[in-house]
This record gives sequence, structure tokens and C-alpha cells, in this order.
Amino acid sequence: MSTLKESEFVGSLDCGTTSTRFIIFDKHANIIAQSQEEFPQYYPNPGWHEHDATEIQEMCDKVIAQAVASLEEAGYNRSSVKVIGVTNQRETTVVWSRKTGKPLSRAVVWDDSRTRGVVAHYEHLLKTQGIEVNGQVRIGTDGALALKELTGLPLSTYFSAIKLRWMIDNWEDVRKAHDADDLAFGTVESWIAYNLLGGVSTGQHISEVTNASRTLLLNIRTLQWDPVLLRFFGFRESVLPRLVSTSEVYGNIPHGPLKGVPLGGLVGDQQGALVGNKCLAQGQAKCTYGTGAFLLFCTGTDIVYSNHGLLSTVAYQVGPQGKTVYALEGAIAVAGSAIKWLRDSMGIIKSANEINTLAGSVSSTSGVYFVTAFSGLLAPYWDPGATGLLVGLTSYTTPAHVARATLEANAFQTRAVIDSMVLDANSDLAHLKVDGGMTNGDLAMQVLADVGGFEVVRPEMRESTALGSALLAGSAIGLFGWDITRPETLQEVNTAGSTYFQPNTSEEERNEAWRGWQRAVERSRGWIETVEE
Ligand SMILES: Nc1ncnc2c1ncn2[C@@H]1O[C@H](COP(=O)(O)OP(=O)(O)O)[C@@H](O)[C@H]1O
Ligand SMILES: O=P(O)(O)OC[C@H](O)CO
Repeated sequence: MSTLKESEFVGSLDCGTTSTRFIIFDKHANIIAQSQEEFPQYYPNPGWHEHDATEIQEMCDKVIAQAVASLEEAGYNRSSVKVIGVTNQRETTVVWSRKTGKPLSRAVVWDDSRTRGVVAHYEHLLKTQGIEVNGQVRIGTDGALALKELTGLPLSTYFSAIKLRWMIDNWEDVRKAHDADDLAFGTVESWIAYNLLGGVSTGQHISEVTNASRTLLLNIRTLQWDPVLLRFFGFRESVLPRLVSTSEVYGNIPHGPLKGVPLGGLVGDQQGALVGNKCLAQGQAKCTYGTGAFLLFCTGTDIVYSNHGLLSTVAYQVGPQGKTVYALEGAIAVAGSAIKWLRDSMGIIKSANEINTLAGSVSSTSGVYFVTAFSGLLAPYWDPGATGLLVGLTSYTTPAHVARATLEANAFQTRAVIDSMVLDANSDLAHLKVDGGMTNGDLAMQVLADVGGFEVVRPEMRESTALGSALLAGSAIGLFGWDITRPETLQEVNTAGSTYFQPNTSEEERNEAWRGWQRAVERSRGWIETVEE
């Protein structure tokens, strides 16, 4: 007879860019068991970044099995996991065959910038032929505006439709599958859900709306795939998944350690972190520092269109009939990945955490700026022609100055996004709630406060992304009385304390440093001069 205890927990599978983790939470968001694994990154050419979708799937299976084993070691029966949610790196584009259920190519990762030429092509198309919306051709800057009104997004290498176009045009297997109506397109949650729910035999081809709002194919007002966009990018309708909400039961897991458990939440990781931080209502914001950094500001049920380089995106939709809640987003492509680059490619540090010690060994960068534009610049600059730039070097410069400049780059980009957010949302930001791997570094957080001039609030339990998908999944089955649409039901969740970082700089110092950063950004912009369509 089993001596394992029965309880009630919720599981969350967090498939980030760098690693995959499965975390089992109790009703207060205490972590009962967890497992995390990094998976391989492929950089086959400058600016290219790929994942193997099969490896992602295998890693998901592995971390689930490991966390369930830890749960049992902690004395709990696996049947205590009542529901699970999934949260994921967004925009990364996966293509697989409907017939075999196997990937047709590597996945193209969100920060991959090989598609500059595709972007140039569609910019040209907007200028010369425009886009037909409601029988009216909108052309040139009005065409770009039409695209922004439909999707909330600008044309950029960042979004999935651009990547999918490149994959169909350049990879023969993908093109053949598209021609033969055998191509299934999905962002990462779509691929994970397909496999979790049984793969080719019983799997469902679904996509969740926060993820879909990053494809350039979703109409963010109607929350439907838009035929105008499908025509503009030239895809067959058969490639598209069925749209689902952020919190509902999509099906039960048919086999494996969690056999029979419902899948109740799917959410893009940044929106997951917004929910996990309980920023559910208009005016609440958070910034997550993982591979990249993403500041989301909840705008409630209104879509706020940015005039300062931010994205309008879906924050969540609870249930198929639920109201859509939106956010303004500042997406920064490079945050923790610059630290990983210092570790893996430059060998300046041996572990990510070491950047804090190295950067802390000097009190300033001594004039060094590092524009970490490894795949162009996203918000608020949107310049695919920018490249990484280290400037202000002298013979006095040491790795410690470069390390500190890397932390400052992150802080300057955050300030740029916040400045835009203040202008667009017409509201000031007194403090910034943060989470993600990079927030483990105390110095990284102090530099953020010093450069930004605002208070940084770091929660004790900062697996907010995973917690968000757990809350959405729990809410889908009414576990613990959770209901995302009634924030008061979440009051008992994650009440552990926070650490506060206050700025230790004068406004004058901050403004001087900021001027230096802006000059450095100007020099990095447009470094790639010509982009072939
Ligand atoms: N102590 C630390 N100080 C600064 N950065 C760190 C630290 N620990 C991890 N990181 C950075 O955090 C990133 C991983 O964060 P994580 O939230 O797990 O990312 P993702 O969700 O993108 O996979 C890595 O790029 C790493 O460089
Ligand atoms: O893996 P992260 O946490 O850097 O998040 C990636 C984003 O979802 C990309 O848009």
C-alpha cells in the first residue's frame, strides 16, 4: 500500500528560450517540486538562431518526469497534480507535418534576424501595392498603419509570419508540405500542446491567443485569424491552428507520468509573468529579464496603440467567451543572453552570476557603452540594421568595465522602454516589478535602479512566469477557488516578501549617462547598410 500523501497541487511547464522547467505549486505558490534543464541553441550563421522542436519536446517530457519523481520523494502522490498549464517563449516558429506529426525543419527562434530581407520585401509591398482592408487599399505609411491597427505590431523580423514566409521560401520540405496542405504551423505552445495531448494520433492543432497575437496573422480586435493578413503573407488557411483562450480545459494528457491530468492553461511567457505578478488590471506593469527583457503594462480591455515604438498585445482571455485584456509591451531582444555570450563565447566569466562580482569590482564603466544589438534593436528603436557595438574603449578598459557596461545596457534599454510607456499610457511608473533569471543578480538590479532612477521591486518567489500559467490552469478548473477575473481570489497567492533596490544616483548623473547611451545607440544603428529584398 502506498504511503504517499494525497494533496492538491498545480503544475506549470515553462518552456523558455534557454531552458525548460516544470514546477509544482501549492495554493500559496510554494514550490513543492521542480526540475529544470537547459537545451541546445543552434547559431548556424550570423544572426541565425534555431531550436530543434523534438529536443524541446523531449526536454519537456524529461522535466515533467523528474519533477513528478521529486514530488513523490517529497511524499506526495502524483495524482495530487490536479491540472497543468504551459507557458512559453513566444514567436519562435515551428512547422510540422500533419501526416507524421514530425517537425519539417528546425524552429526559427524569436530573436533570429535572418529575415531582414523578408521585412524589406513586405515594406516595399506596402509602399507599392498596399494592403486591402474592407475593400479599401491602404498604401505606404497608411498601409503600415493598417497593419498596426489589425495586429498591434510593426513589420519586424521578430514576428512569426515573417519567419514562416522565409521557411516556406527557403526550405524545400517546408514548401512542399505547404503546397500539399500537409503543413502545420505553430508557435511553441501550439507544438507543446499538440504533443502533450497525444501527438499525431490524438493531438490537437491549437494556438492560444496571447501567442497568436505575436504572429502578425491575428486580428487583435476580433481575436480571429484575419483573411486579409493570410492573403498579404500568402499562406494557405490549412496551416493555421484552431484558436483557444488562455484559460480553459483543452483536453486531458493521455499518457506519461501525468496521465489523465487536464491541460488548463496556455500563455506566452511574458503574459504569463504579467498574470503571475497579478498585474491583471489597467495600469499595472512588470518587467521580466530572461534571455530578453519584456516590460508589459496592462491596459485593461482597451487596446492602446503606441506612438513611441511599443507593441499592443493580448494580455489574456479567460475562457472562449471571456473578455480580452490587452497590454502595451516593450520588447528588448538581448538581456540575459548578453551575459550568456560573455560566458560562452567570450569566456570573460564562468557562470552567469559571476558577472555581478566582475562588474562590481569597478565602480563605473569608465566611459564604456555596450549596445547589445545582436539581432538588431527591437523596442523602442525597431532597427534591424543595428548591430552590437562596444564603444568608448581605451587601454584602461578591462573585462570588468565590459561586464558593467553589459548590465548598464540592460538598464538603459529598460529606461528607453519606460520613457515610451509613460508617453503612450500617460501615466508615470513609480517602481518596477521584476523577475526572470537575470534578477538573481543583486548588482544587476542595483544598476537598473541607478540608471533608471526608479525603485526596483524583486519578489522573493520570482518564478512568476510559471506561476502565471499555474494560476490560469487552476482557474480553468476552479482549483483553490482561483478565478483570474476576480483578483481577490488570488490574495493568498505568493505573499512572501520582496527586496527593494533604490537609485543611488543623482538626476544629473543619470542624464549624463543617458546622453552617452543615446550617442552609442546612434552609432550602432543602420550599421548593416543594404538589405536585399
Ligand atoms: N545571477 C545572475 N545574474 C545575472 N544574470 C543571470 C543570473 N543567473 C542567470 N542569469 C541570466 O538569466 C538568463 C536566464 O533566465 P531565464 O528567466 O531562465 O530565461 P528564459 O526564460 O529566457 O529561458 C540567462 O540568459 C542568464 O544569463
Ligand atoms: O525566453 P524569454 O523569457 O526570454 O522570453 C522570450 C519571449 O517570449 C520572446 O518574445
